Amino acid sequence: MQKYQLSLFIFQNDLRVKDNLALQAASDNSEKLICCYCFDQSLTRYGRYGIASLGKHRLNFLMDSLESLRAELEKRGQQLLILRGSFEKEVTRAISELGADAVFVSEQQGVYERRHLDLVKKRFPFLSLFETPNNTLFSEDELPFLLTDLPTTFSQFRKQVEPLKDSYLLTDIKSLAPTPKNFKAAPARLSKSSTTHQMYRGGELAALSHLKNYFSEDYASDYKQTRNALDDFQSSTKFSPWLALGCMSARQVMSALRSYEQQHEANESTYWISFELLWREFFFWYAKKHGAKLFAFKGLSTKSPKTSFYPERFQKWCSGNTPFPIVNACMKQLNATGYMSNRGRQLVASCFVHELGLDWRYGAAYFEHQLIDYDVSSNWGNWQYLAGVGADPRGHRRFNLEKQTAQYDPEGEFIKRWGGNIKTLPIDSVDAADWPVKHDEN
Ligand SMILES: Cc1cc2nc3c(=O)[nH]c(=O)nc-3n(C[C@H](O)[C@H](O)[C@H](O)COP(=O)(O)OP(=O)(O)OC[C@H]3O[C@@H](n4cnc5c(N)ncnc54)[C@H](O)[C@@H]3O)c2cc1C
Repeated sequence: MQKYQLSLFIFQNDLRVKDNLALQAASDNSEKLICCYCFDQSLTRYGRYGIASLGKHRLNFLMDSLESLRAELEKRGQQLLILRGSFEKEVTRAISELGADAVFVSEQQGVYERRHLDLVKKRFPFLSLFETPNNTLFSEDELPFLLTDLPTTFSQFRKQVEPLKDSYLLTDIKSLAPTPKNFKAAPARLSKSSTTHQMYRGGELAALSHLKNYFSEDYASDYKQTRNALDDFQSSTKFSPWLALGCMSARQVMSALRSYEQQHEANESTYWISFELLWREFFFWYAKKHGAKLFAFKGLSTKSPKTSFYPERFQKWCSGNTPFPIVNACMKQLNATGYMSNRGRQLVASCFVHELGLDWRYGAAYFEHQLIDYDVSSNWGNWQYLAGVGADPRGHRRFNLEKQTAQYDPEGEFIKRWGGNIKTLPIDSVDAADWPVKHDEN
């Protein structure tokens, strides 16, 4: 292929240099290259559900990841241009002003991210636009079915993809195509929120160091027994924040897992890590297939759930002020750290839908705001699943919160640590039986 004179590489949820197949494609096929990231400030403002998409934990993790990316690019003779504003407007302007003749990106699963690219394509019909599969273990071509025939349940999906491949060829980019002469990316003015204590540091270096540390101990050998713990850093892998922003790839994780299995042992626990990574994979393809239905109240179902939006209940759930101590503790943990265990997420989501009767989309939007590992497909896909309107819609997935508390926090330590045991008033300060409210009684 003849090289493009000047290409633009747009980083999205692939903030790494190693094993970045899309960046590699851009560099190999371009004489000159400009690497950029578009920071959409509207994500920090109130969105559709009255909540900003990008909360302070996410923002800090993202800023660290961009700093780390810039350093990795500089080591390879490149720079990072930060565009600020809406993707559509800023990317279009950059293509015009820089005179790029090709754009390279990683394949996206989210419908809105895909729409952005469609708009760029429409605006520049003669521009070459390359999307490289980069965030999943398998590319769409490798799947043993067409995306339109994606299995409706995770089990069917897993059985079909599990035998596909077992080893992953990882790439390391030692040098990159240069920027045009005299190009100088202006220093970015992106600041972190100072009002948060950061548990996790974003970026490729931190990701690879965590990956190495995790597999240098024997945590993976007990993963299946420990993964449901509510609050212990080593109980599950904690790979999700870095996977979500693409500071490391799922292929790198699988390769590290396979090496561990060869050098130490392969058991049910190590298998279960790959099993969970397939959930991530499943939701990626699920989001790509179902597009805007991922955000619809009905999801894939034909009937709307019998839930609604009650501001007071929602606010109490968000702040961890419900009649359910385990839910309160999990929500306070999320608010303080930007992370919650998988078990915790299942419990608070079940409470949200089944105990509080709330519209699941508000819960998903709150998670989007808070979670440092926020990933469009895993988040909205899991919420749909729990609300009974998504993959495998076998009615309600309702957790008995008392039983779950007895099982996962028998001594009440977790609840105590996060202050879940608070004296709460009834979930509704006014309920239907109180109507009409007589003001002279107050
Ligand atoms: C309501 C709800 C919302 C969620 N939102 C997100 C989200 O926005 N981003 C996200 O990455 N995960 C999400 N999950 C899935 C899961 O809770 C997290 O991936 C997991 O808790 C991350 O911790 P870990 O890396 O230690 O996971 P581990 O247990 O160590 O699992 C290893 C990896 O497998 C993947 N994985 C595990 N469970 C799931 C799952 N159920 N669905 C998809 N991938 C999975 C993740 O990439 C994870 O890092 C959500 C789950 C629920 C129930």
